[in-house]
Amino acid sequence: MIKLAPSILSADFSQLKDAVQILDKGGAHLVHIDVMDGHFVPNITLGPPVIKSLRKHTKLPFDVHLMISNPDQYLESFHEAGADILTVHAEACTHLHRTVQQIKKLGMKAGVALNPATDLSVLKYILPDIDMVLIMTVNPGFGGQTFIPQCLDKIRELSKYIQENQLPVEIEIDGGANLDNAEEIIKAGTNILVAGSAVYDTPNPVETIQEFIKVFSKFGE
Ligand SMILES: O=C(CO)[C@@H](O)[C@H](O)COP(=O)(O)O
Ligand SMILES: [Fe+2]
Repeated sequence: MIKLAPSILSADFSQLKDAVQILDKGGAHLVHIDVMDGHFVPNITLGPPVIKSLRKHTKLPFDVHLMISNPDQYLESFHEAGADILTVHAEACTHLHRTVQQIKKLGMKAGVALNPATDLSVLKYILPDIDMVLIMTVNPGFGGQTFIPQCLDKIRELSKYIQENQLPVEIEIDGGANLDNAEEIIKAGTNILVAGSAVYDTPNPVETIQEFIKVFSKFGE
């Protein structure tokens, strides 16, 4: 199944309750929440208290993308705040396997994100233990950037490996996705698309979500 995970990073932060309710109205599958610490990435966004306050406004799963150094010390806080999928960057984890184990132990799905320049080989010994790989298709830190085309080969290679080894791992891409490139991204093997500016920076985000889902329906969803 192809899923849409709109990123609230591009929403109006003074209206976040409306921003998540728009996702329910449009039929999005997940809420993508970008957590940035001003250290791992050059931007600061939000943390567990904001996530907790949004939890009561939607039943959609929270797909929390941690762009923070030393995520280990915050895993419990994000779980308590209501994260369903918790994704950490391989580049930010000294003991990635331990971090993944901890996420699973807390009862969340575990995702591992890779920056555009990071090779897929770092995933080889962790793939059997995770639920999702997040391929960054822009450099993390900001919404509204342009999709880096070399990432398509990376998605294809990962998708092939996952299929050949029959692993139950989802592939999410994040950055620069829009209605024009969605088909190509899905054909490469993606099954979860994050879209921030392509949803919220449009006159009618609810309709835009429905348009994305119409594109997904070409792939049998
Ligand atoms: O994690 C990030 C950015 O670091 C993303 O989730 C962005 O929020 C995606 O925004 P668009 O590129 O779709 O506008
Ligand atoms: Fe993200």
